[in-house]
Amino acid sequence: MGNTTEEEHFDVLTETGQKTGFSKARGLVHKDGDYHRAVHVWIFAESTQQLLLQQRAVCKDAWPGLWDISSAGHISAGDASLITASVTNNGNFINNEFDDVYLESEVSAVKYISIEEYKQAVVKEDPQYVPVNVDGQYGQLFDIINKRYQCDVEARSLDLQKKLNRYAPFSLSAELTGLTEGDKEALVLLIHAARMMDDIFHQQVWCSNPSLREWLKGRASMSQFDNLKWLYYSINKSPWSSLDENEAFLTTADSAIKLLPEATKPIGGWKGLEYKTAFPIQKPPGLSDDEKQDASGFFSVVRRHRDFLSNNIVSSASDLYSIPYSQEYSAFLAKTAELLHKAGDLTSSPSLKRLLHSKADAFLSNDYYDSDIAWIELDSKVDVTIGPYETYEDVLFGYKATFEAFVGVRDDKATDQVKLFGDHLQVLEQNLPLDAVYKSSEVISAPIRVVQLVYNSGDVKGPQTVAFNLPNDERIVNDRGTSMVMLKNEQRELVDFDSFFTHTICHECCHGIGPHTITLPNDQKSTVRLELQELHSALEEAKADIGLLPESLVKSMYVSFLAGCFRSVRFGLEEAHGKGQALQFNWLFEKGAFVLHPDETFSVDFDKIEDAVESLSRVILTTQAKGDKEAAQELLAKYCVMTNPLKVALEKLEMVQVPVDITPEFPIVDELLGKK
Ligand SMILES: C[C@H](N)C(=O)N[C@@H](C)C(=O)Nc1ccc2ccccc2c1
Ligand SMILES: [Mg+2]
Repeated sequence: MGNTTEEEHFDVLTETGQKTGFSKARGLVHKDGDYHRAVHVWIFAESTQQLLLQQRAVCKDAWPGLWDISSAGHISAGDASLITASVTNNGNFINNEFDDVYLESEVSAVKYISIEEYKQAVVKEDPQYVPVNVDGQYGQLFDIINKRYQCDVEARSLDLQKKLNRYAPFSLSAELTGLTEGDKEALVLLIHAARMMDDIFHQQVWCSNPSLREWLKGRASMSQFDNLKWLYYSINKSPWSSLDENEAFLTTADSAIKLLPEATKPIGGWKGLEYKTAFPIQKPPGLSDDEKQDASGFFSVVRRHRDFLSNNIVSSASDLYSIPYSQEYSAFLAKTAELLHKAGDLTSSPSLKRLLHSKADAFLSNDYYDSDIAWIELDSKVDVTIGPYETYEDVLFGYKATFEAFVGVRDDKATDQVKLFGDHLQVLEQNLPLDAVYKSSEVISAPIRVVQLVYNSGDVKGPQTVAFNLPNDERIVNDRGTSMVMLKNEQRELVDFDSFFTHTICHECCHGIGPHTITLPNDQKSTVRLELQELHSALEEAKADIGLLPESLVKSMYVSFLAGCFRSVRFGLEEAHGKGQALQFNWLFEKGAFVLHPDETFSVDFDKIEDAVESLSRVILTTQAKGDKEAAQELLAKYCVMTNPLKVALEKLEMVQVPVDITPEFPIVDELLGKK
């Protein structure tokens, strides 16, 4: 269906559509009136029930200037109709996918039209439209599309509902009575500031996310299917389902109308066989040495000059360049900074004041150092973590931080109770199963703050965290250590909450010990993150989980640990925590420390567990200390897999329909914002 210089040949067919074995030039076939085959592609946007029509070029020999079905053309001699139609889709006639479309010179324009409106136009023989016999077989396509659409909607609605059922809504409340009036006012501003993190995060995950979000939200009340799409999108903050290895749960057709203007752009310097492939004229140059350090930092976006040049010819030495977040997200960050400054003026707590003003400045300058120190030293009733922190979303290298916010109120009593843990990190480091040469003698004790969560946003799409250890920036870890925040709303009714809480504290403490900044075999200084790249997060999470287990614990802790493995693996093997837990489970199972019984129950072999835990901890910590990416790759490739015992456990959990995660609800936010 593309342009060719030589005249095309078509297979000549019999009256009943069989190939005669002869082919003839296009002009001759039409002149002699030979039977031949053409193919029509109907592009149908399910979300709006619209068809994409093309306006035929005025120079066409048949129906010039009229509106015609999405794409149509003759089949070249020897080709099959499906190949000509470029429709794969298991041989179905309707292709719901939109790829990059290069408009051919034979098309003047395209437009979307509701399928019903199009049908009426052709029934009434509207002269603007290419005539179609709606009474014949061709007309049945309208019914087929409608039926298919209905079936598809039902099946997809059921699927989305099933996906949503894996989340249990959970209402979180916090005690605000101890707050001063100034702090209460500051809290409201902080909630507004936190909401800005959501806007930035959506854009960070995918550049078309803001339009998709607006589109889905706008349609949410139009049908139950639209509502389900919106609900599930709101959890995942993207069209990819995090509990399903990031498989897409929306098709491009679900939002094609909205995205189309951004999805097409003229490409200058485009070369290649038309309609088959496209590639830039010049081979893209790499990143210069100077730019590498900048580009591998936490707080910048890496872009190609080419994407913004219409001629596609790059004049500078490198096509790649980095832009600081302060510039990339300037509109959002300027507003957030204003809110933080106002909140900083209102609060009576000096440390919160310092944090809010320094964080506001960091949003504008892109230098987060002082604000992160202020965050570690925060000692205030209102507790806030806001800014670019975690790197889980950067699946390429694990370098880039995404924006998040946790706004809460400190639980003073619980904070006092856990202080002991953070004060003894040096002792923990000394006891790590790791060669002494790799151990640090300067681990800084880490404050732990127990906080009742009032609101979270941004990169909090799940798994919903119960605690975090920050900052991740190794400059600060070296100079000032880290701090931990434990989220603990009123959850006393939960079974064995204390064991889980203790395990969580251990987990966060472990992030503070072990290798961070390392010396490579060539004596160069580096960090575990820079060396292990996309493998770092999973290994770091596994280290944090297993790190405090070797020192003979009470038996119940090992059993809780086994149960915890199943909990996290359900987050999926694409996700750092799920991956880390699969590694631990499969290692311990291989060493006989976890046992699967014929009745499909599991138990811990207490004679084997200590050695197994110690050997895995040693392997992980040594791999980190050496910055050995190859070893990390081998370890993860072998153990981060869905083995049979894991499958058995997950299928049992599936059967009893235990939720995988929660979706937090914050009624207190509505109260604070006066929306009761
Ligand atoms: C190390 C990161 N900076 C970080 O703090 N990440 C958190 C989102 C996190 O991994 N939290 C977390 C808390 C408790 C856990 C308990 C058991 C398994 C995993 C946990 C992860
Ligand atoms: Mg962790």
